[in-house]
Amino acid sequence: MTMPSVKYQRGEMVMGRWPGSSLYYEVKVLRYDASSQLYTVIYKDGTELELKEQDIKNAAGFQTRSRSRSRSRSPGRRRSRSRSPARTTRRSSSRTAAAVATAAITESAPTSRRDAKLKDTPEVRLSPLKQTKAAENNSNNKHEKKEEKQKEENNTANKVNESESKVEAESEKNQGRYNLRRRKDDGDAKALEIKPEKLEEKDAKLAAASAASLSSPLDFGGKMASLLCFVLPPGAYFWLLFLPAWVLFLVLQVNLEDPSLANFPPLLPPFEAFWDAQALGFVILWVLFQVLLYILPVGKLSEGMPLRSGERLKYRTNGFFAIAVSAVAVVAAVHQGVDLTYIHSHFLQLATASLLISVLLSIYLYVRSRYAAPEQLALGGNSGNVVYDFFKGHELNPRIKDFDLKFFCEMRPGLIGWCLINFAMALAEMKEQSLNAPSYSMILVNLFQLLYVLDGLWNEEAILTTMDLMHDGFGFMLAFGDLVWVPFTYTLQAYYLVSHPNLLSLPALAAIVTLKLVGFYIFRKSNSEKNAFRRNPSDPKLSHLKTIPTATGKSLLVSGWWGVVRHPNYLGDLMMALAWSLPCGFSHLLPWHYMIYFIILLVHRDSRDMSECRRKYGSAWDEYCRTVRYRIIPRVY
Ligand SMILES: NC(=O)c1ccc[n+]([C@@H]2O[C@H](COP(=O)([O-])OP(=O)(O)OC[C@H]3O[C@@H](n4cnc5c(N)ncnc54)[C@H](OP(=O)(O)O)[C@@H]3O)[C@@H](O)[C@H]2O)c1
Ligand SMILES: CC(C)=CCC[C@@H](C)[C@H]1CC[C@H]2C3=C(CC[C@]12C)[C@@]1(C)CC[C@H](O)C(C)(C)[C@@H]1CC3
Repeated sequence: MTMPSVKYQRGEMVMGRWPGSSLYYEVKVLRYDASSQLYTVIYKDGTELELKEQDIKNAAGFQTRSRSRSRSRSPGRRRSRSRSPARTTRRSSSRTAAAVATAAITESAPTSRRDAKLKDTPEVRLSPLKQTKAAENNSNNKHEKKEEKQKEENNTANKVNESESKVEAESEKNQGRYNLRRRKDDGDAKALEIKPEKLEEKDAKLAAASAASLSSPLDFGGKMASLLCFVLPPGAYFWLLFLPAWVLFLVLQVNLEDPSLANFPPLLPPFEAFWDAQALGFVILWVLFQVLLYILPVGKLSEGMPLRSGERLKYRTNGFFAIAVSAVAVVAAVHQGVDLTYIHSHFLQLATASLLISVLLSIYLYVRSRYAAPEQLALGGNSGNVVYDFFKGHELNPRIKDFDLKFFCEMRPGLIGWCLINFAMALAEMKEQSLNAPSYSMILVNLFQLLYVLDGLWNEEAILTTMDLMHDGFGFMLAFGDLVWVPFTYTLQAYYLVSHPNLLSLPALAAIVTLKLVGFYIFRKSNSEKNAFRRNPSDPKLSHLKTIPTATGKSLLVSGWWGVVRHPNYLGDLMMALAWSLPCGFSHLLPWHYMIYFIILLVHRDSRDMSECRRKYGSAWDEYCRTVRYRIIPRVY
C-alpha cells in the first residue's frame, strides 16, 4: 500500500537523521501523519521516531564507511588506548546506546587530525550546542581550553567538568524536535556519514550525548507501552479508589478503642460524618497561609536541575522560614485560646476536606496539562490514557507564573501540617489522659518527626535533585500523597498514642533515641553527599571519592556513602521510621503502618530507580551495581 502525495513511501528504506546530530542512519518508513506532517520511521535497533521531512534523505548518495574502517579504529580498541577515566573501571563490552554513539563518533570522523585528537580525549567528551557560528567557535575554544586546563589540574580524578549539566540539558533539548516512541534495545545501529554535510566533532559528541539520553524514554516507553495499555489503567483505577478509601479507613480505625485487625471492618459512619464545611474552611486557610509564606520574597532562590528544554527553573527555598513563622502563629493562636484538639476530634472531616482539595487540584492539573507544550510533560504519565495520566501526572513542573505547584505541595502544607497535627495530638493526649505534659512516647514521636521535617526544610534545595522533582509528573498521586497521605497517615503514631498510652523504660528510650540519631546521620550525610556531588562534581570536599564516568557526562559515586549500598539514604530513612514506631509498642499494627508502607515504597522506588539508572547510564550503571552489590541493607538486601 502506498501513501499518496507523500515524498517517502511506507516500507521505503531511507536515511533518517539521528536527533541532535548530523548523523544519518538507515531507517524504514512506517507511516506518515498528514496532520502533524511527521514520518514515523524505525531504526535498525528497533527505535521508532517521528521525523520531519527535512530530517529524511534518500538512501542514494550516501556512502557507507563503517565496514571499511580499520579495526584499530573501533571504539573498543580506541577505548583501550584512551586516557579516559572510564578505562580503569569500565570493562563491559555490551553495546549500549553510549557505545553505539561512540561508534558513531569514530566511524564518521572526517579527518585524521581529528582522529589523532580523539585518541587523547576521553571517549565521550561533550561540548555545548552552538548558538551562532561565531559564538559557537568562541565558546567552543573557551570550552576546550577550559577542559584541557581542568584535565591538567585534575588528571587523576574521575570527574566530569562543570559544563556537563549544561551539555546534558542541551542534548536533551534536541529531544523536543522529535517525538520519541520506543526503542527495543540498544542494538548495533550503524552510523553512516552524510557526505555533503561535513560532520563536526562537536556534533558527533553531541550525538553521543543525545543517543545516551534518548535511549531513556525509548527503552522505558518500549517496555512500558504494552504494559501501560493493559495493566496500568486498571491499576490506576484501583489506586485512585483504593488510596483515598484506605486513608479514610485508617482514620476511622485509629478512632476505635481497640484498633486491631479483629475489628475489621469498622462500622461505616453516616455520610454526614465525613463532611464539615468548617473543617474545609480551616484546610483552605492553612493552604493559603502557606501560599503566602511561600511567595514572600524571603530566602534563597535556588536553581533546579536542567530540564529537557535546557532551562533551569528557580525555586524559592524558604521552607525553614515558613515552618518557623507557622510555629510562631500556632503558639500565638494557642495562647489566644484556640483549641487545637479540634484537629484530633475532627480528623476524619479534615482528611475528607483535604481529599476534596487534592482531587480538585488534580483535575486542574490534568486539564492544564492538555494545553502544555510537549517539552513540559513528564516522560512517564504521558501514555495518552486519561485515567493513567491523571493519576501519574502529566505535566512535569506546573507553574502559575513563578509559583511551582509541585514543589509547594511537596514541601509546605502537608509537611508542615504533619508537625501541626502531631503537636495537636500531644495536646489531645494531655487532655484525654489528664496529663500535665505529654508522655515520653508522644514526645519522642513529636521530636523525631519534627526533626525529620525541619531537616527536609533546612535542606530544601536537596529536594530539587530527587526523583519526584526531576522526573515525575504532578498529578493525583503526588497531590494526594502530599496533601492527604503525608498529613493523615504519617501522623498515625501520634494519633494512636492519644488514647493508647505506651510506657517506655529508660533503656528502651535510650535505644530508640540512638537508633533515630544513627539513622538520621546516615540519611543526612548520604543525601548531602549526593546532592553536593550532583550540584558540583568538582567540589574539592568530594575529591577523595571514587567515581565512575557515564556516557551522559554525569558520573556515579562509587565510594563514600554511595559505595556502601546503592541507597544509603533509604537505609537511614528506614532506621528512622523504625524509631518512630517503636515508642508505640507492639499491641497494634496501626502505628506500624508507616513502617510497612515505607518498606514497600522504598523497595519499589529502588527498583524504579534501578531501571531508570540502567537506562540512563547503561554499562556504567551495571558496573556500579557490580561494585556496590547491595541495594539498601549491607549484606542483606
Ligand atoms: N518519608 C517519605 O515518605 C519518603 C518517601 C520517599 C523518599 N524519601 C526520601 O527522600 C530522599 C530522596 O529519595 P529519592 O527516591 O528521590 O531517591 P534518591 O536516592 O535521592 O535519588 C536517586 C537518584 O540519585 C542518583 N544516584 C543514584 N546513585 C548514585 C550514585 N552512586 N552517585 C550519584 N548519584 C546517584 C540518580 O539520579 P541522577 O543520576 O539522575 O542524578 C538516582 O536516580 C531519600 O532520602 C528518601 O529516603 C522519603
Ligand atoms: C500516594 C502515595 C501512596 C504515595 C505518594 C508518595 C509521596 C507521599 C512521597 C513521595 C516522595 C516523598 C518525599 C517526602 C514526603 C513524602 C513523599 C512526597 C519528603 C518531602 C519528606 C521529608 C524529607 O526530608 C524529604 C527527603 C524532603 C522527602 C522527599 C520525598
